[in-house]
Amino acid sequence: MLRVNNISKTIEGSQVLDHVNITLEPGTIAGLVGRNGVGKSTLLRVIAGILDPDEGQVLFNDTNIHQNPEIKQKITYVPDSTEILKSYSVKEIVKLYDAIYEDFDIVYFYSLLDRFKLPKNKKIRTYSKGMKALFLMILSFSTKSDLIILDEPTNGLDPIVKRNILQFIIEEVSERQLCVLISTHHLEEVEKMADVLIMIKEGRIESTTSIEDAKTSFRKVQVVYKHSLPEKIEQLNNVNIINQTGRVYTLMIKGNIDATLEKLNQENPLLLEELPMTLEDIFISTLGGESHVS
Ligand SMILES: Nc1ncnc2c1ncn2[C@@H]1O[C@H](COP(=O)(O)OP(=O)(O)OP(=O)(O)O)[C@@H](O)[C@H]1O
Repeated sequence: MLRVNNISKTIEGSQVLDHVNITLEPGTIAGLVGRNGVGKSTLLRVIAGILDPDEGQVLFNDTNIHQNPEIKQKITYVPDSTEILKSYSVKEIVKLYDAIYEDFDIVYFYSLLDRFKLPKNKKIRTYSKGMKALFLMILSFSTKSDLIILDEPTNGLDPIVKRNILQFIIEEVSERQLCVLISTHHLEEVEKMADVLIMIKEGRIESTTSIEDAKTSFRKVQVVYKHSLPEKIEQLNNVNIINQTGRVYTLMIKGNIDATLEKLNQENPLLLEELPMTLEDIFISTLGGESHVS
């Protein structure tokens, strides 16, 4: 089990992580989402033990990973770039991983290369971007780690490679009780594969919920009133306007759903209808706001 306790981290004078707490059970795929620059990669690097926190601890199976580096045997971090593959050949990188990770499964690794039709006798730099990403994924799961941390694993990949990677991750987690923590901007992927959604905003955890709970605690509606949105509705602090076209408003309601729908109805709408909702709607409603990128 992964326990992130009160992690804070300041880089070059600015606080990037602010008392972050996360608990993940074995057999869980968790999607870490947040706007650009809110601290996702920094958090993943702290959890992987690459960066030290200024405050707090990361415990994996009750062991503090920064004080007991040997536990990193059980943790694999896959960065968002394939740069680490450099000019290795397949054989060279296998030798390296086999030396680092006690449980590295060479037979499994080569069987996965065959399954995904990746060439074995080539320098990895000659692989395409998609092949490199797939290769890194295969390499990291062949370590048989109990915690795999993936930073934007499907960035820039075509839909078929993406689907292969996601399917592969789901299979791995269903076969053994490992924990996968994935940072991504692709919310539809989180929706398809993750059990837990972690939203991060300006270095703080905004919410950690199951995907199901995230969806049932929100409702998306479209409303039209005779004039603009009634002030009574606009003032409700669990209602967010996520779009407006003339008098047509798209609203996200967070919590207290039935009572809020009742309030919308009491103002005599010309139209009030529920719309299908995606995690992207929840993301925009929860983490949207100002349009700057930090
Ligand atoms: N090595 C560093 N030196 C200086 N600032 C850094 C460093 N690493 C991270 N930061 C700053 O910390 C903040 C968080 O960066 P981080 O890469 O963790 O965000 P992110 O959420 O992963 O962003 P993105 O979604 O754009 O990849 C940013 O403001 C970034 O500029």
